[in-house]
Amino acid sequence: MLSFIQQRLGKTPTQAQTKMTRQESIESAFSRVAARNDSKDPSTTPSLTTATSLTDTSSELTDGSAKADDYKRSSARSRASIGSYNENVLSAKQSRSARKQGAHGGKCTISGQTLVDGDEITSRERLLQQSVQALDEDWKIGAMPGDNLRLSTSNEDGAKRRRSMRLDILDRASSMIEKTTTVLGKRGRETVEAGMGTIQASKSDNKTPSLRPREPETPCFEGPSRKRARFLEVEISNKQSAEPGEGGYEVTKKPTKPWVAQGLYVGQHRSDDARLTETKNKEKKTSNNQPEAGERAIMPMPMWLGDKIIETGRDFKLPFNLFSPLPPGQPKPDEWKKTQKNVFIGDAANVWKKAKDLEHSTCICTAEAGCDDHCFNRFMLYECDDSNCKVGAEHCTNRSFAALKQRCKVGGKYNIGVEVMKTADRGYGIRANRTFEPNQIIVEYTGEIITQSECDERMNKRYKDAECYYLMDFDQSMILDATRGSIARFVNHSCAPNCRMIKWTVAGKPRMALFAGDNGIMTGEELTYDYNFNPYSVKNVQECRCGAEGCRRVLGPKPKEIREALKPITTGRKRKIQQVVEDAVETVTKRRKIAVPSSVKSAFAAAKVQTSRRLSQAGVLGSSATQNRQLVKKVSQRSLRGLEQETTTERLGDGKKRQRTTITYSRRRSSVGTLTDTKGEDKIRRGSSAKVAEEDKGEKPFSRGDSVKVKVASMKEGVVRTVRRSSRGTPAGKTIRIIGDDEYKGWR
Ligand SMILES: C[S@@+](CC[C@H](N)C(=O)[O-])C[C@H]1O[C@@H](n2cnc3c(N)ncnc32)[C@H](O)[C@@H]1O
Repeated sequence: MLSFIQQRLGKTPTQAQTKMTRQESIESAFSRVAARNDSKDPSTTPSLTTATSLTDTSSELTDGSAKADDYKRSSARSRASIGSYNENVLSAKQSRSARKQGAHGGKCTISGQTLVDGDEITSRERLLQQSVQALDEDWKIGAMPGDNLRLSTSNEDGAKRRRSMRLDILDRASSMIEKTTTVLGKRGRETVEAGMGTIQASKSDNKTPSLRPREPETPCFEGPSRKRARFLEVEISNKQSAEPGEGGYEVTKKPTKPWVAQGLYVGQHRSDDARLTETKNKEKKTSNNQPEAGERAIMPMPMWLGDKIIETGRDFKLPFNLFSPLPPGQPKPDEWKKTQKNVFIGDAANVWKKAKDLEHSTCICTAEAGCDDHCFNRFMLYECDDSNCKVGAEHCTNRSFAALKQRCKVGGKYNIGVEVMKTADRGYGIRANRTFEPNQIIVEYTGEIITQSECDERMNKRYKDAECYYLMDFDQSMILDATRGSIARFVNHSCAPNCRMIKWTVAGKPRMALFAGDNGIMTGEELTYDYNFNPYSVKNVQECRCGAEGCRRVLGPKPKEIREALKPITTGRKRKIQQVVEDAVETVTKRRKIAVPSSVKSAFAAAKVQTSRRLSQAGVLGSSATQNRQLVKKVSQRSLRGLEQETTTERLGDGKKRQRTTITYSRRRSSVGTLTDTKGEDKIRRGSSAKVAEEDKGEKPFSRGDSVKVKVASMKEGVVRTVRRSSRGTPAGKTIRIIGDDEYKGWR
């Protein structure tokens, strides 16, 4: 550049100065244009026409041979740039543009003021400098285009070079990208940063020394824009757990999808037992000192899947949030009125007896044992609480009802654990929404506690036309009517049930609940228990549709009992209903009197031995033999629930003493017989003995002479009243089918 100026000013250039760089050739081109514009005398000024080709120098220079030497020294490329770049930037067209008015009132181009009216040399120099500066646009990525236009007098190496058109495009691209970053999220920013890296690389690849080497720039975000602010808010919360990454940015980890890696076995280690809870599985692992089994990293390919399942398949449980048990549009039971607590109705509250003293005795378990199977309270089906357990809620495992209460309080499908569903052929039923451990409490059977007379009244009036009864023998000769009750009323019968309905005493009050059986419950399983009830007439015998292997095919008691009970009914051909009922009652009554005592003694004796052993193991028995005997007796009675033993000592006339032990089987309200053991002499007393025993208990027995109504009423009390009533065809929507005598014969 200097050589050119010196040349133009008449100074002789040195050898080094004549060696022109590409940058200088650009500058020379500018000066030539300037010279053309400045020239007042066209004859002395080389005429410049637009180049028609890259090598077309003749069209550029038509005059001035001395100057032509200089031009010849310019590279072809610089000459080309004259035609392509200078034509656009510095053409007369642009200089004529009146878009901007200079400070001196002269016309301005993008390079600055025109030379019209200006001092020739000063203007030329200024134009030259400004032109060069325009070309050597600074590469500050963070700046908007044009912001960084500044007067650059020299480069680091002092050389000025032509700027490639490609760089302009890159410039524009980078500025656009930068603008975009203000509205992009983190991911966008990362992309932009990567893009900017590429741009930088392209720039350095371009090998244009006029571009000063730059420090790698950290993108700077000067104050978030409004849109950016919104992103920030979201990110702040996400970044709580994020780790700081390079460049001060926090790197939020991409969420992983465990399903992809582990499939249906997600969260369940290979050694897990699907029937156990996570905690139990962990405990099991710790106790067995099992090493953690490796998880399957990927799902097997489809063609290996079958093979894999056969070889290594295991039970798994679906997480609850993936399990949608009921199909949409499932009909809901409409007539059901809910109550989650037992409610006394009418006289029931007055009749209800207070709990006995024994029920408040305290267990002697240790915290380590945690009221396990040896707990005295558990043994007697008493729930532990602060009044009868020393272990405390933290360690005690005998607080099922309290746990259930807590679960239901939390709420939600999983915690409640059950829901109503429609079965194919048994009306409504209940299914599990989750897994249950063996013997875990599932749901409480609640309803209205009514007296026997209230029950009769309801049967005759309110439930006269009912299709289904929800009455269950409860306690102290009361009935639990779940017509208004808990969801447990919908639990169906099965001959191979997976649950049990058990009566516990909680804080001195009896409560019924459904407990998981010994195998536990899997999610989605229908819950069932054995009704084991006696039909009080043949018309109430219902076909069982539980589908279990070894199904009894009727909803009723165990096979031997029902055979005994219904024997005479099969003998007659056509009888009146009244006669059928009478026969049934008579037969059942008779059967009870005969059948029960035969096994009572041995059952009671076995229970006593077992009870005594367990109590002594548990360390419950004290030094007093009488007290121990009484305790064993009470506990065995409870365990057999219905067996009662009374031992009296009689003084005989000859001064001898005789011990009389009376065992009463009163599982149902009506006593079914007594066994009197007098000095080794076993005697089965029927009728009168039963009567005496019942009278002793203050309960009203029935006898052969009683009316059918009395007998039926008496029988009715003894069963779980889940019988359908209709004998006049199948009620709409229900699946009842009355079994005839002939068909019944075939079942036996
Ligand atoms: C307490 S309810 C159970 C809920 C009843 N499924 C409902 O829809 O309300 C008892 C009645 O359900 C029917 N049931 C229950 N278990 C059954 C079984 N295994 N086979 C046939 N019917 C059954 C009988 O009609 C029975 O009288």
